[in-house]
This record gives sequence, C-alpha cells and structure tokens, in this order.
Amino acid sequence: MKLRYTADINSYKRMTNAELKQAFVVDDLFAPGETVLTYTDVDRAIVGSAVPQDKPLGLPQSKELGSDYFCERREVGIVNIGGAGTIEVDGTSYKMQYKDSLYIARESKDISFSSVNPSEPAQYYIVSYPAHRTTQTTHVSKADAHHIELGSAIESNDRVINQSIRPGIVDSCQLVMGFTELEPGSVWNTKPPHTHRRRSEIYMYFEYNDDNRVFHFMGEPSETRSLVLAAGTAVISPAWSIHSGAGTTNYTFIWAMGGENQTFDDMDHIPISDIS
Ligand SMILES: O=C[C@H](O)[C@@H](O)CC(=O)C(=O)O
Ligand SMILES: [Zn+2]
Repeated sequence: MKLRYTADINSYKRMTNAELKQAFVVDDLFAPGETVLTYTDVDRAIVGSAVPQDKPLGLPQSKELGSDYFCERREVGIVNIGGAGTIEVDGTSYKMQYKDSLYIARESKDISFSSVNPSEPAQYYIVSYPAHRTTQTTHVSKADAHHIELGSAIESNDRVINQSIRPGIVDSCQLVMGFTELEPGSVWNTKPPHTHRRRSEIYMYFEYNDDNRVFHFMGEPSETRSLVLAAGTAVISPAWSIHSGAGTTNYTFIWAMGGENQTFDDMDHIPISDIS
C-alpha cells in the first residue's frame, strides 16, 4: 500500500502544479490485474482500485492498517465502473453491474473481486474509512440509489446526483458515497462550490476520452488552485478545501466522504462572487 502525505492549508498556496498533483492527486488507479491502494493522511481514508482479469483479486492486509485483515476496523465502499463482475464477501456473492455499489461492513474477512469476462474486466473503484461498529454488507444498484436532479443547462451544470451509500439506504459508520452524472453540454460540478469542515472528500473523474480534461478546483475559497485531470484520476479534498470542477466535456465522478457526520446537505456553500 502506498502512503500519501498531502499538504496543509498554508503550504498548498506556494506549491507548483507538479507539487500540488503529488500531494492531492492519485493517478495510478485501474491498473489491470492488480489491486492498488493509497493510504492517505486525510481522515485515514484509503483510495484505490481492483481490476481482476483471469484470477480474482483481494483486499490485502498491510502493515499500515495494524490489523489482522483489511476490514477488521474499516468499512469499504465500491463502485464498479467497468464490465460485469462479482464480489464475494465471506461466502456471499454480489453481482456487480456497471455503476452498482457495494458497501462492505467492518469485520468482513474474505473479500474477492472477479470479472465475468477477463477481456472486459470489472473496474472496482474503492474508498475506505475507519469504522467504529459492525453493520451489514449491502449491495446498491444504480436504480436503488437516491437520485437528486440539480442545476440547469443554461448554467452548464445540469446533473444527477446518485447517492448509493447514505443513511436510509446503507447503515454505514462514516462513509457516504455516490456518483454524479453530467448531461451532455453541462460541465460544472458542485456549483456553487462548498466546503464541509466536518468531512473530507475524494472525487474520481471518469467517462470522458483522452482528448478532454476536467479542471478541478481546490483550496480555500479565496486562494483556489486548479488541477487538470484525465479520466480515471482521483483527487483528495481535505476538510478545508473546496472541490469543484469544470470539464472540457461532460463527465461522471464518484464522490466519497467521511468524517464527523453523514449529513450530505450541511455543506457551506460559497457564492461564486466570493471565489478567487
Ligand atoms: O459534498 C457533496 C459532494 O461534494 C458532491 O456530491 C457534490 C456533487 O456531486 C455536485 O454538486 O455535483
Ligand atoms: Zn463536498
């Protein structure tokens, strides 16, 4: 498992683009045939992926966790952004179609990721936070998620927020997770931007080709910086940072949060006129 030390609220202001990327961007995801994981210093969040080909992949134990197995004191949220697959958790098999989510509860021991067709592998995006109690592993299809329509074409932010792991759907400890899909012609997410000092958040942008990029905005509202991201890239938002983006095309992104509460709507919105 890789270790990631991000940067603090003062240092980021004096960093180059390359330094900001090294601190906040995770761009080694979706390596075929591997589980890749990065352990961050932001609320002990772990971000990674598993792309099983011919043989199943697991969630390996490692020294950083200080436990006997990955989920001993952790919960995990997964969204499949590739071909059909299955995830087995302690003998129960969950079918994972495109954009299905799986919440894996604390104390789950044997976790195995596989693909139905190795030439069109499942691509599991993974986020984990520490968990203080043991709940129920839960599968959530895209249809079972809570859908919120937001924005408008005229503001270039017509989008649907799909909340798959959230109170009322999944009984999780910290984790709240889902994905936001932008309509063709809409490019802005999280407009107006917000912070929520109660929670950190990780975004992972996908569903656009390599001729396009998402310009992700981070930092304090008065000192924003941009990170130019290719599809399949994650970006870590410490609790003090805004997290918003504009693409050169429409796109989808998975968001995942952990922290003091699970109240999606308690964000502190910042008027666009206050951003600089
Ligand atoms: O705290 C919530 C997260 O930042 C996202 O869910 C916001 C988002 O998907 C959007 O407005 O486009
Ligand atoms: Zn947010």
